[in-house]
Amino acid sequence: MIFVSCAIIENSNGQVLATRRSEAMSLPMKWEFAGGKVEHGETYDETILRKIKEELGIETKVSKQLKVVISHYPNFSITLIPFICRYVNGEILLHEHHEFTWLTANKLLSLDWAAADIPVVHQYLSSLQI
Ligand SMILES: Nc1nc2c([nH]c(=O)n2[C@@H]2O[C@H](COP(=O)(O)OP(=O)(O)OP(=O)(O)O)[C@@H](O)[C@H]2O)c(=O)[nH]1
Repeated sequence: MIFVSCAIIENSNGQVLATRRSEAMSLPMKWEFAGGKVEHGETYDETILRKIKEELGIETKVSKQLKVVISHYPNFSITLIPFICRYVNGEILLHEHHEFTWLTANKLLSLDWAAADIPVVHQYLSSLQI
């Protein structure tokens, strides 16, 4: 089981950031939320802020943690710890991903997500309908 923090980053135009894994990464070309594996001695929110800086080079603030999602891929299992984050500043420079897009919540389900992210997208969409 790997523990992975991921971020649903919202901007001030009501859009959310999705990043696409590269061909060289595991789950090639799948869309995901920025993030990565939790390192020893790190809290989940420390992981997410570190990974956003490393992968995208932008500054964000954590607004809220969503429920963890456990998923099983053919060769590994993952506990995904999703956070809603607010974009603060900086220009996105991709260090690992193939591409990124900002899209409104109603378009999120049109992307070809990593399987573990689909319940996260549904959870996020439900959280908006309060
Ligand atoms: N970052 C991220 N990883 C995800 C998501 N959904 C999902 O299934 N994963 C999987 O979780 C794993 C996280 O690995 P990663 O490669 O992003 O993490 P990392 O940068 O810390 O690892 P590394 O330093 O070994 O490269 C990958 O196998 C990835 O496919 C997601 O939304 N965000």
